[in-house]
Amino acid sequence: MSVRALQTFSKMIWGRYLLTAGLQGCRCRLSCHLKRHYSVLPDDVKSLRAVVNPDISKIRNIGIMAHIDAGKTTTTERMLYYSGYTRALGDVDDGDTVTDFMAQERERGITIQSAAVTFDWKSHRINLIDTPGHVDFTLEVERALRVLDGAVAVFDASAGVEAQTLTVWRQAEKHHVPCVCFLNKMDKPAANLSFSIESIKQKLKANPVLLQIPVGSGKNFTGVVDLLTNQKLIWKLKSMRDDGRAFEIKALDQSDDPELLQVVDEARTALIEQVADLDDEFAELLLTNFSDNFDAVPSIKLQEAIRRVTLARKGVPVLCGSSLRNKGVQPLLDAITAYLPAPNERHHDLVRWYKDDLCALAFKVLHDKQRGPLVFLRIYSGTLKPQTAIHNINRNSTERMSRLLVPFADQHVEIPSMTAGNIALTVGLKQTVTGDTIVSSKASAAAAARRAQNDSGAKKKRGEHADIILSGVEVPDPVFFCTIEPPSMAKQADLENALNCLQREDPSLKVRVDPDSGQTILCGMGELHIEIIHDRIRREYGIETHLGPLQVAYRETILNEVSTTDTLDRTVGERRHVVTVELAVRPMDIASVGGSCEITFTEKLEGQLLPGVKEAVENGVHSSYLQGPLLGYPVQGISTLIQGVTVEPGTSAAMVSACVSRCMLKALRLAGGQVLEPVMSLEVTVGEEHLSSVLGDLAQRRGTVRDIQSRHDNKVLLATVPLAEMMGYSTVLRTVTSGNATFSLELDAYEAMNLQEQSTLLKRMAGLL
Ligand SMILES: Nc1nc2c(ncn2[C@@H]2O[C@H](COP(=O)(O)OP(=O)(O)OP(=O)(O)O)[C@@H](O)[C@H]2O)c(=O)[nH]1
Repeated sequence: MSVRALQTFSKMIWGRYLLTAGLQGCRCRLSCHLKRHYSVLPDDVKSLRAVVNPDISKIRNIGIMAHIDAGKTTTTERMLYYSGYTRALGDVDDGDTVTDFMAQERERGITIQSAAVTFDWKSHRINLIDTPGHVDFTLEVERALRVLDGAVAVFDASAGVEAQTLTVWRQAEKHHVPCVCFLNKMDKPAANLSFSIESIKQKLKANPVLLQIPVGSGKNFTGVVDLLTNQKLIWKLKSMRDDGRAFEIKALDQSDDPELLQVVDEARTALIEQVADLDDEFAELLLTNFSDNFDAVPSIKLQEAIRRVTLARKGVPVLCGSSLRNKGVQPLLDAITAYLPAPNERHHDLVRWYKDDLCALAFKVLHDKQRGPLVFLRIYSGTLKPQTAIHNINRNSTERMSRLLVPFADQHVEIPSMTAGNIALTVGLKQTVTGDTIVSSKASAAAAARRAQNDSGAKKKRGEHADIILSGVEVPDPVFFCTIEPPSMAKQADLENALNCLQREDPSLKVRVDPDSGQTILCGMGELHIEIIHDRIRREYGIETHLGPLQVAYRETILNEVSTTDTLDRTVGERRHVVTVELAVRPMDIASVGGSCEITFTEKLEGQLLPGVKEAVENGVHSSYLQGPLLGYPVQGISTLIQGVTVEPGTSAAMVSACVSRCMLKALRLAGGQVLEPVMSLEVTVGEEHLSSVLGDLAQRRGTVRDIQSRHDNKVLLATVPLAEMMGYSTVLRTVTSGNATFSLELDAYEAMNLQEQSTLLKRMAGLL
């Protein structure tokens, strides 16, 4: 289909409201979507047009989080389908889902980038961000959680809580995000409700509030009993192709299986007692009116209490189903609207300070070749309109957005304005990067600062800016790096441009130029991360780059305390610069200080130093922290005490910094260097018959086994292993277990390398091995 024909076709269907990101660039992708998902759309367009800005109490900004392969994408696809936004069911195994829109995601069947999707369910607007499960992309998850009001945790009901769920759950806790749990894959023979509930209790330390009982198990899983209403929801699917849209709702009665009736009865009583324990208002209602007849408790009262419990994070509602078999997803959508908070139910100081003025957070940037950067904004207060100037507080810049869109995976619908609580996609913001705060004007930022200052009293005279900026997401340090080269020098500028765009999208990707070799260095969060970036440069920017071998990002520290002094006496032109520095360095306990270093001045010096000199000294120390004496990696766990600084008049600040750096290098060399290596925590799930091969392989990788647990027929091996030993692990694991194992890897800590390993590494780096 030609681009022109496609545009005409789109206009016919969507009217002027349909826009497609990068229409020229994603011809094939779009035509495939039109065929598969948007063959008839008038109702959807109408509903979206009618409710561009829904009542804030009807909005749910939701994330889906889980371990890799738990079924987030499949569940999302079902949600989109049942809500009416798609007209055919996408399937991750066929590679045609809406949310996994990047080509690599389709091919690999994994979710890499959070794709925001907006859809409506029973008069509610759901803005949903599909978050990736692979540990290399946890930053994407963290970034999404920062702007969401609630989350759905999807579990594989045969595996319970897996490693990555734990990580993501902790992230959700950090941001106080209320959650609903969905035990997916109930159709698997090994699916186990009580095991999953127990693992939520034990591993997540959460308080599961079970709302449903599954009907049937494994292949015979047909639906659930809703414990609030005592109704059976049954999906009588006629064939594998049955979409599960229709299901039967029937009150439980005496004709039902007596065993099921008993289980439901006990579970309902337990639910009511549990909720009464967690919510005083419900407890009072129960005691006053229903103490001897729990059956009469109105389901709406129970639901209201469960909502309060969820919002207060005292408990997490648990539902079950099988997304792949099209069972249980509609009640999950109901639970999202019933139990997860609206944006105005979450506390944000900013809303108070900005009142009705616009305040929004840029939480994701995507680069579209035709439109330039597309910036995803979460609006906290006020109204966002296209063609108006907005002020970026972080960059102190003003820019104009040209268009405002509702994000629908790689399809976008243009809208005239967007109000607080929503998630919008903007075109035209060229300077904004992930984590920036956007307001309507400089004046509104100043007014918010004044309000914040008044609020916090006279104590806050300085730093008011910090209060009116939304805190972004901490970007973890990359653990892997490698060189990247264009096919020819003629492509160098194109490669730099591609890397700039990719970095704006993905702050966990770092690019630097090696000062000695002049080579471009790519630093990422894992093998897969770097591989994906490499792939994207080829596909999206048409550059065939060459990657050098993957290397581990080591750190360095020192072993002993040392004091030293240095004098710099240099004449540059007519000017003589003379500085003398005296300082001491001492190792700190890495386990307690983590990656940090510190710098202090003796009390006497603090009062003596001239303005500018202290800063110059600090700059000198900080620059020496960037390159350790052994291998040139950044140092950590070092405390520096500045004991004396003498500066002759006329000496420049740069010379003071240079003298301090030289003195520091001398001190660090004298103090004896120690290489620190990233040690990962590893979780391998493997059939018992392959356990010994996995253990044998691990022993050769300097791994330390922490625990071996049983999970159904599988063993779960928990271990720590130096990252340097884990290159290509997935291939080896596949080979030794004939493909019957899964693993996840996460940075545990930087630890001191043993002396023998260190000397081998030093020799190898010096080219002696
Ligand atoms: N048996 C069964 N398999 C399922 C179910 N839901 C999803 N799957 C399968 O599980 C695999 C992973 O599903 P996805 O939806 O891609 O999982 P995900 O959590 O999005 O995966 P990542 O994006 O890689 O993190 C696919 O092969 C699905 O077909 C289910 O309810 N039952």
